[in-house]
Amino acid sequence: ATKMALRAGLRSKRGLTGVAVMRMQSPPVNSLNLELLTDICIALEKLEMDKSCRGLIITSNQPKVFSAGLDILEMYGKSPEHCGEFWKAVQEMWLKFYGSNLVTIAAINGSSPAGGCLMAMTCDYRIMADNPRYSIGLNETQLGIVAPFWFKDTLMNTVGHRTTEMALELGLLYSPAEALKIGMVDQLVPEDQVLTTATEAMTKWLAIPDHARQITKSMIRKPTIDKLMSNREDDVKNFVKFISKDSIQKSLGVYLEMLKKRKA
Ligand SMILES: CCCCC/C=C\C/C=C\CC/C=C/CC(=O)SCCNC(=O)CCNC(=O)[C@H](O)C(C)(C)COP(=O)(O)OP(=O)(O)OC[C@H]1O[C@@H](n2cnc3c(N)ncnc32)[C@H](O)[C@@H]1OP(=O)(O)O
Repeated sequence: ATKMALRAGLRSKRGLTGVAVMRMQSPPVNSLNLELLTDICIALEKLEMDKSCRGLIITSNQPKVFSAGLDILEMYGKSPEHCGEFWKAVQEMWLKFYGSNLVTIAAINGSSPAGGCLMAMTCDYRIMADNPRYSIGLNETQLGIVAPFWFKDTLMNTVGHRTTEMALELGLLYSPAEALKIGMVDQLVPEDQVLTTATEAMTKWLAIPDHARQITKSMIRKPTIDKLMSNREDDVKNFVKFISKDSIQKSLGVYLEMLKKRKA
């Protein structure tokens, strides 16, 4: 096994031959801030260029949480310039993962709301801990915000049209059992077996010749990727305009307060 140290917030190491394990470790809840997103993108870019690497398992080093989604503090009370930079990094993460040539498996060992769910859905296969206390889904509307079209497309490509309508409009967070039922995740296992099961699943995916799998993946995902690629700048503008509205800032503030009160 080769070890690969990455910058703060992220550790990645090789276990299975040709397979990297990326462990998000940005306490307390792996919320996706600019720094973590950048680290993840750089790490994935390096792995993508490394000819000896064929697969990536992404998981969390934080207890109980895979990722709390986008860091709300990157969108609350920040300048339009900062929000724009942040959104570009979110786009970049999605484009890199959804279009990755590697076999990507999400080992979801905790809750994974919103952007955390999005990140998991960009992977080829999802294994989640069967703990009923965990939840996963795109809950944006519950925060008073709107998931952009490429979040919606990723969900629709994963669970279908009708389930997406319900999931997105109601901002539903699903238990692992519910997520399995609608196809948001592919497999549930006891918490201590998430990573070993991901490794076993990887072996199966790696049995397929890379070129055939990669061309097939690209054929399926390219139209969705092209849609964002040809609208990237407008998407950033829309985001900045939307998130800068007083009413949206107010909703985010209320939500942050709720998170803090819930803790107390
Ligand atoms: C027509 C026009 C359309 C235009 C559309 C254009 C653009 C689209 C616009 C906007 C889209 C923006 C998309 C956003 C997607 C997102 O990802 S938003 C983030 C959503 N995330 C959540 O709702 C998760 C919130 N967190 C939790 O539910 C829980 O924290 C948890 C993950 C289940 C873990 O629970 P646990 O009990 O272990 O931890 P705590 O709740 O105590 O949290 C610890 C600590 O961390 C803070 N925190 C939690 N989550 C976040 C977060 N996402 N960002 C920032 N901070 C977070 C929490 O407040 C605690 O802080 P402390 O009290 O200071 O310790």
